[in-house]
Amino acid sequence: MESSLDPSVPTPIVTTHRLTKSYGDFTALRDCSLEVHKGEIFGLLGPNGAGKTTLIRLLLGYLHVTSGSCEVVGFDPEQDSVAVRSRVAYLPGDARLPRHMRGSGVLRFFSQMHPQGNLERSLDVAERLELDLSRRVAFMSTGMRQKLALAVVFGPRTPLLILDEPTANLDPTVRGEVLQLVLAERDAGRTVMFSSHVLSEIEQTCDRVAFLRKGELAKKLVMEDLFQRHRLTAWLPEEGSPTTETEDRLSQVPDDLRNRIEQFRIGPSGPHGRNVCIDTAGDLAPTLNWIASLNLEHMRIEPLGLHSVYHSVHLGKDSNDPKWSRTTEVSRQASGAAS
Ligand SMILES: Nc1ncnc2c1ncn2[C@@H]1O[C@H](COP(=O)(O)OP(=O)(O)OP(=O)(O)O)[C@@H](O)[C@H]1O
Repeated sequence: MESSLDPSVPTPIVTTHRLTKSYGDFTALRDCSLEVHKGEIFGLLGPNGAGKTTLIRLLLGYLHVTSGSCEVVGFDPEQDSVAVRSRVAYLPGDARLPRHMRGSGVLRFFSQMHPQGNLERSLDVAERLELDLSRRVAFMSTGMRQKLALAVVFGPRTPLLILDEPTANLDPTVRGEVLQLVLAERDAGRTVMFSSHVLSEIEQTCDRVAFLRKGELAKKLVMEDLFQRHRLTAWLPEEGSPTTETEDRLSQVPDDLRNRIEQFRIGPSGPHGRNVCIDTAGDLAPTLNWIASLNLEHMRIEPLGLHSVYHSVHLGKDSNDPKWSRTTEVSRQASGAAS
């Protein structure tokens, strides 16, 4: 893995090429090719059974690769899993800790086990998460055990952290604290890869996201692009206004806006008129100027957010194109079909 001298060119810390894992006839991960860049927070999203844990476990050399390849912090996990694991701090989804030990003993044990272990730091994280370390693991609640596992994993100063659902079983306040810890890792120059089912967490922290669906990489997404996408909804009043004229103008999107408007629908009549919904990408100002010239009422603008993307990917309506698929429906036909 060579690093570029140009800081604007991202350096990969994880690379997978057509990575595939099968169990007999069943393929849990198929042809997965992705890169995680040094210094970023990379999110893994996908419904239950999508293949997130399988991917993570392949990256750590816990599973044998069926076909394809991967490289993690400069090593092939299949050939040199020890080298990989000494450079990666990993939080499994089902972290098992010695039940007979007290919290403080667990932290001491793991900080001695890991080549880059750091007890002081683990204790610091436990304190931030308000964990009582005097209790034995066997008597801890599920959330307390998760806090303890987090204190273990945030101890070593490894270049890469891989966290499988780090906020599972935690209350909202602690979740927020864990996200702050993740952000602080990135600020300190480390790379974090984490899976989560909580879309708002991914939105708050990740720089890039990969969606897995049925073992396939369904979409890659740069979060900055997502934050540039908005949904505008408004009413096109029917009574006492030249509806048809406005509808005509709406459906004839100016040429300079065509590449900004991703989708546009005029719905059936409702209590306030006809519902208009426009999805935009990029700078909102030019679109707003055009919209302002139309006769619309009760306009609302909201960021599109991961939610809408997640569901379109989940339902299989999205393409593999890393950019947004542009399903612009800016024609008379679209408004006609909607009515
Ligand atoms: N040892 C195994 N033998 C057979 N199938 C397996 C094995 N391990 C995992 N699978 C299957 O592989 C698929 C992917 O599982 P994986 O644990 O990677 O999903 P996931 O995306 O992490 O799901 P979740 O969000 O529920 O944790 C699932 O259908 C699972 O049943």
